[in-house]
Amino acid sequence: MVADKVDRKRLDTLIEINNLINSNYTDVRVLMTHILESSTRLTGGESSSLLLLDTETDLLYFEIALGTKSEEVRKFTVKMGEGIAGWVAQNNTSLIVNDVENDPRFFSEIDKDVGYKTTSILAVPLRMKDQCVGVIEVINKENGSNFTEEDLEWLEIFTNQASLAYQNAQSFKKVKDELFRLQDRVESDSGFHKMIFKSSEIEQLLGITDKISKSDSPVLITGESGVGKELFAEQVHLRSPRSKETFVRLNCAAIPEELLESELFGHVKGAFTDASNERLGRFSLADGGTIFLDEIGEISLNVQAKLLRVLQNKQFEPLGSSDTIMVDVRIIAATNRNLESMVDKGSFREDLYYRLNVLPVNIPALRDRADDIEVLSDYFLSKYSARNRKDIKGISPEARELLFSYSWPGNVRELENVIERAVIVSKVSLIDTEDLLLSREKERSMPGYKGKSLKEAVNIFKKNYIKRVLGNCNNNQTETAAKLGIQRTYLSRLMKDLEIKV
Ligand SMILES: Nc1ncnc2c1ncn2[C@@H]1O[C@H](COP(=O)(O)OP(=O)(O)OP(=O)(O)O)[C@@H](O)[C@H]1O
Repeated sequence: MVADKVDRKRLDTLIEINNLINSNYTDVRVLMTHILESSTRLTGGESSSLLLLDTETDLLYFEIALGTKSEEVRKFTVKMGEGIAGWVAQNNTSLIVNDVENDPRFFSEIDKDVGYKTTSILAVPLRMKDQCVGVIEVINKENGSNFTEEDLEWLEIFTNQASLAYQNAQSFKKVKDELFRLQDRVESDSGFHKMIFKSSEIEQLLGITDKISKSDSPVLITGESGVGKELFAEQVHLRSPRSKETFVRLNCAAIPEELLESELFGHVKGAFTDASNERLGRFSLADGGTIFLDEIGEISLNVQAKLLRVLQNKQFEPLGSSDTIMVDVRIIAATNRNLESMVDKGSFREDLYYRLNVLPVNIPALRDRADDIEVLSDYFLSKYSARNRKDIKGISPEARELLFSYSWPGNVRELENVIERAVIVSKVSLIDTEDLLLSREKERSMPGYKGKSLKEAVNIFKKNYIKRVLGNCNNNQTETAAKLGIQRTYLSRLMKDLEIKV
């Protein structure tokens, strides 16, 4: 019995794990890997796995696998009742099998496929409130000997610790999701978006935005569709002395041309057939604050002339009125069209272009600031998991690679849509390549490298490759270094230099 002859090493490890669980340690995957590694070592096993049960499909999937074939094993799922793990999950009972070959419950397909020979197994159900939510199994006792009852008892103790860690993490995630949902609500109520970024390109642009926010001059924001022009317009307003005043937005392309003038400048009663009442325009509503005119390239020459007058004299007349109204409004305009060539063709007034283009801000496409893809993906994942009340823990290394190599013609908006859809369709807790519904033909050859020097491109590649192998090795750095064929110390140095955090 465990209590009769206490093994010092096992007890020390148990205390250490217990301390970790009770500390503010929130990365459950790292903690679970640590528990699994310790259990394998202390029971004298060769490899091990933590399988979790997906209650919707009744399949057990490999959440963590350790050992020489860990990467290959992870692509399998096990049906309830199938194999030793499936039996343990179905019966909610621990099991020692020291003669695997002669046990009819053993499912030999995985061994055959990955080229591994299982001889003995220890398997213990992972329980939450007495319900089996997964299985921990340790495989092949060292030196071909047998697992003992004492090994099983220790594995049960460690599995209880894993269950505790898992429950803590779930409660923590619930609170975090709720917080996220509330934040999301507050943000959409206030109408301003949270700006997420990691790239130096956006950091620099925000530095410029900070400076231009302080003046009252017009700002012209350009960039492809979906890059976040509206978010930058919000930042200009929020960082300006007008931040406490109104921020009025208008998408010029969304309003029929004949109504746009009245929408911008208002009208008096009877100004046109449907004008049964006087109505204030957006410029009056924005008085003292900021107006954001999206898709400015779509407005007619007639409205352009009126807009020019507001820019020059801060004056306009509502439709049907001869009264001149004075306003104090800062104008921010945005477009994904080439206004200069529109000027050349005569469809955009040159004088208006120069008046608007006092402070130009060009937002780079998402493919040209690949550093943002990862943080934006994680942000949208949390946002839509919380919104859809789904328990999605992350994105698989392969799916991350696909996100990184895709060219994102629709920019951040497309990325947001892809992640939202993936959260909805995903049946398991990790978003995988199939969930992204991105066709591989649409990929270009690594657009993340565009415009980078050779050194920068090599560093981006190194960073992604190391992160991918780390992910496949469950962040075990010794295993990762071995797979990469480098020293463990060199891996640590690379991780520090390339800012890879696990
Ligand atoms: N840095 C960012 N952080 C978080 N969300 C972002 C970011 N950039 C863009 N988005 C999101 O992507 C979507 C598109 O952004 P936005 O509407 O600002 O783009 P746009 O350039 O104005 O597009 P369009 O040219 O179509 O008007 C929005 O849902 C926005 O919330």
